[in-house]
Amino acid sequence: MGQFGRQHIDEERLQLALEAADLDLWENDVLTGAITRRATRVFGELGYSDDETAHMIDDVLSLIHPDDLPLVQTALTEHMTGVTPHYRCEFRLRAKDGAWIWYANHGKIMDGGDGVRGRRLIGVSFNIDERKQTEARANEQQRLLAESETRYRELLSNLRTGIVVHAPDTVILYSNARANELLGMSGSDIFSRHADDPVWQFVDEQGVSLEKAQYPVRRVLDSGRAIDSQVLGVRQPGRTAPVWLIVNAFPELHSDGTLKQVVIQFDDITPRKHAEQEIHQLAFYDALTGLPNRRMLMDRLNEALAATARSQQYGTVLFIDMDNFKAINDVLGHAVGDLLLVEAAARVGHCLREADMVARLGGDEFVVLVASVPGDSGMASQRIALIAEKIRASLSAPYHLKGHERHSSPSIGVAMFVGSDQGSADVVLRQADMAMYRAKDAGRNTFRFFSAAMQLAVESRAALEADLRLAIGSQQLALHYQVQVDDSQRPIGAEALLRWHHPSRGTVSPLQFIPIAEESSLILDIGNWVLDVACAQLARWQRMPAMRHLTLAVNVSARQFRQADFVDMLSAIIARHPCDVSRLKLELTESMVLSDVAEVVHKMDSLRALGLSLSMDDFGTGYSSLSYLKKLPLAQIKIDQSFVRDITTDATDAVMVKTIIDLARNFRLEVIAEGVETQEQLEFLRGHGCMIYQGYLFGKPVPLDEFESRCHAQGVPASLT
Ligand SMILES: Nc1nc2c(ncn2[C@@H]2O[C@@H]3COP(=O)(O)O[C@H]4[C@@H](O)[C@H](n5cnc6c(=O)[nH]c(N)nc65)O[C@@H]4COP(=O)(O)O[C@H]3[C@H]2O)c(=O)[nH]1
Repeated sequence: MGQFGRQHIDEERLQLALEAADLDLWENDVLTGAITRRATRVFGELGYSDDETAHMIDDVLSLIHPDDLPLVQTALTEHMTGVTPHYRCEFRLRAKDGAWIWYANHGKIMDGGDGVRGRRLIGVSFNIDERKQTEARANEQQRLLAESETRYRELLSNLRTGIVVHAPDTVILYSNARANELLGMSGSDIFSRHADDPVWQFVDEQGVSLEKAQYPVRRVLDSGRAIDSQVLGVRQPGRTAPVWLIVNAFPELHSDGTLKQVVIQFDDITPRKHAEQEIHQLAFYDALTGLPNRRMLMDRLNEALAATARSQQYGTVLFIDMDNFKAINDVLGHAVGDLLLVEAAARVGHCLREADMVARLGGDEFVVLVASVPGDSGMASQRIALIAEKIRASLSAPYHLKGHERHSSPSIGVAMFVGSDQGSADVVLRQADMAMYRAKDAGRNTFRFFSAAMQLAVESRAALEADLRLAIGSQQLALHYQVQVDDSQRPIGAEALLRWHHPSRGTVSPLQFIPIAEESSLILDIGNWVLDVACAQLARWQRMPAMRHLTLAVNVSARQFRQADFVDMLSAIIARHPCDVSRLKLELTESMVLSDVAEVVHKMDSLRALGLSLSMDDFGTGYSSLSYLKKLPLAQIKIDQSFVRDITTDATDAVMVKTIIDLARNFRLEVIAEGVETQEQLEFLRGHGCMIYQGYLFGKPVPLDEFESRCHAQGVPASLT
């Protein structure tokens, strides 16, 4: 075998070795630039035929990906200029179908041998496409991972919740922007803080620092269990704020069983606390006075009931109602009324100890709760009487409102309780309310203690009201007639007076049931019924010669008169019972004209327009004032029987009656005296110019038939025949 043969065998071996290693050998004459050996396998892989390869061999650079070409050139230059010991390069080659496939070239410059002059670059190429694809996928995953981490970091740093990640027992690893903001520290100040040097200091509600072992983070570290809590009073640098805090132990553990991380989420809940306080304020406090409201009172009263049941000490409720508050409000306006209430609230507060409570129920009603009064019932009630008197005196002192001195006073009802006795808070409050009404009945500006008798009175009043409701429309009501006479004692009219004949109660006095009817609005039905019967009666008398001259006076209650449709209702009754309306006289009371005189006068004018006349009943007992007497379209005033009663024995009453008679004369009003029982009274009245009378001296109120037969017997007054 010659040298050529030897070379041939070596070449074959080399080829086999290259194939086994998936390598392709190439060779380049550096001096001439000619390619002396082709990497034929590479071109075959790329899909080019030998022929095509032969043609493009000198133009192989055109197959390299333009992005990779500079790398290849640099690698070649660096090696050939001796910068690198080897030529190494990775690049993409264009396959015949246009795809790019990755290859690696490793080569080295060798000295020429065997007569070959100069140097040659010899190297191998091999396919690295698969590795490159794998790397590309890994890079993509890396990129996605980095992106996702950036996203999560952004998310965390934009969260409006503070996040701190703590490595247990070592250092803080991370805090987001909100955490830094809430803690008032920079991220780098927080970062690497140790668990024993916490960023928080926890304090109790009194502001006293807690032991470190009680810190939420420490508790989680010790127990490995999460905490979700609303912590009050966390002291951050410079301030104490309520904080909501969730501390979570990460589920993963180190191989030694210790926790890996603790994540703390927190937020400052000061705004929420403020909102809660506001809601609490609205729900439990009165907006005007700032006092607790009924709801809060009832809560505290229930607590007090339970406490007194245990301690067997007395508790007390004082129900306060401001006298004449409505009049102040109506006359001076709500602004002044409000000022008075605020002032009253403050005054009550000054009369109490810190443990006591004053609430506003609404309107002009206040309730004081004294939760515990030491001593037996006698001693306790003495103490309470002192408190009640103090409140009364304080509330009746003059009020200086908007530069004016105003006056008011309280009526106070007191109910004492020992838990188990009375049961519910409602009952106690009702009892105090009842006692307050007693204080009002007793003349106002005073206080009354609730008693069992009071309860009984209230219950019997309620029973009477229920019976009265049934009485209407069940023939139990009737009208009696009391004669009114002239100077010659002949009947000139009558007053219709209501009678209630109850099947078991017997005859109930109007003095007893009219006030109840007025409070419960039953008076509206009753009053309409009375007017209806009275008008029917007048219509009947019209047809009776001995009766047709009589006037008929009917009492109208304030509530009835105030009804918006009172005039319409009366005119409908008159239309139902055509009669001489001039014979109908409505008796009004002074209390009706106390408020809104203009409207009252308007209504009275409308009534007069129906043809009837108006009389002022019980004149002199109310707030008689010349100014209103002048304005009202009255035909008559009636001297109240309380003045007539002592007319001959009491100089004041005598003067009063004389004055009323003079007044009536001056105003050209008819005057009638009621309650005339004796001849002396009659003489006095006649002597001073009162010529019309009503009273037992002439006849008591009697049923219709009796009244009519008396009138028939007495005949018609001479003046009317
Ligand atoms: N001691 C004494 N009393 C005398 C004498 N003359 C009359 N009386 C009584 O005095 C009251 C006069 O009626 P009033 O002042 O309108 O007072 C009435 C009136 O305010 C009210 N009332 C009666 N009927 C009605 C009614 O139909 N509607 C309304 N709203 N109130 C009525 O009830 C009050 C009481 O009525 P009565 O018990 O019938 O009482 C009547 C009458 O019986 C007397 O010489 N001596």
